[in-house]
Amino acid sequence: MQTEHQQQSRPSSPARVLVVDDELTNLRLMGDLLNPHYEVLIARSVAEAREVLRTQLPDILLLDVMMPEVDGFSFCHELKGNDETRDLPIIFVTALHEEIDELKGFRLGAVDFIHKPISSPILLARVRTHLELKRRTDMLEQRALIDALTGIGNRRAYDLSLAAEWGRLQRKGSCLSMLVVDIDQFKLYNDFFGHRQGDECLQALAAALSKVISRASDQLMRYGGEEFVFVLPNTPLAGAVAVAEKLMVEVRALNMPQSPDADHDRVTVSVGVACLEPNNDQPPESLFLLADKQLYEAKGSGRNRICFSEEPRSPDE
Ligand SMILES: Nc1nc2c(ncn2[C@@H]2O[C@H](COP(=O)(O)OP(=O)(O)OP(=O)(O)O)[C@@H](O)[C@H]2O)c(=O)[nH]1
Repeated sequence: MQTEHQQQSRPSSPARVLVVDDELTNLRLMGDLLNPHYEVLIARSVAEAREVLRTQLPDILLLDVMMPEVDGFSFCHELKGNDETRDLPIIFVTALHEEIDELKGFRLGAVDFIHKPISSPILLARVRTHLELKRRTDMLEQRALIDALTGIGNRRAYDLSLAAEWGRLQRKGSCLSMLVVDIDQFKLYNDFFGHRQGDECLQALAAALSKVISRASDQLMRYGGEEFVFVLPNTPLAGAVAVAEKLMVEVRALNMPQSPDADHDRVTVSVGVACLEPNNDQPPESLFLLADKQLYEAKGSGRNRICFSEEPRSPDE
């Protein structure tokens, strides 16, 4: 799962460092030191830093403490209270030398302290160390969201994606669609071909389903077992049904033999589709329940088909 900010960051490009200091000489010194290694963003005040953060999320922030108007401690507190900037590593660069100040910074969530006058090798070493830690943490967090078998998002990614989109689209007043896709008679497949080939079938299915993702905001995840979920923001029911039809074409194109005991001689899927305008009265899971109900209809009426609610409805209607 990625935020809009994170989608803008480029994994192969140099790390981005934001330096906030009201003294021009300090900014020049740090800029000259960091520029050969990183993309450096500069702000002379907290107001300027806020402006930068509106469009670009840096990988690390070097923050002066004593500045007019808003000081560095207050800004750190503000950033730690914001979902978008909570995980941004902050290093205070300050002339304050008291233990109590340093402790305050750590309590507010800073990762380190660098004292002025600045030692160039120490500044570079600390920035490098914290960027490496951040890179590893990000990598582990990303891995924790990936399903090991299929390489697509896992159940945790689904939970996070649905919760985030539910909140975002509620604020925008836009609709959210969901597809629940389940392989038909997969037990028979496993029984006939064996579990290992069952795993390969799941991998091939995930790859085929991935092909129908065309918008950056659409997400495909493995809900569990032989069940997959698409989360489609800003997509009305008709659009979601169109995506379901495309995925049926991709699954048919796989042309994978099914067990002779199954209803169809090729691997097929059933799909339940639902669409809702997220609101405060229902939990995000209500969308899944609607789509799952449609999946149940699809299974009950012969499998290998798409079922959808005629129009957005609340689950208790
Ligand atoms: N190979 C493999 N099989 C799995 C995995 N996860 C779930 N399954 C199998 O998927 C099968 C699901 O079976 P059921 O829930 O009975 O459903 P079904 O046979 O697909 O029947 P319908 O859903 O009614 O079409 C079970 O045999 C599970 O063991 C997996 O990671 N790998």
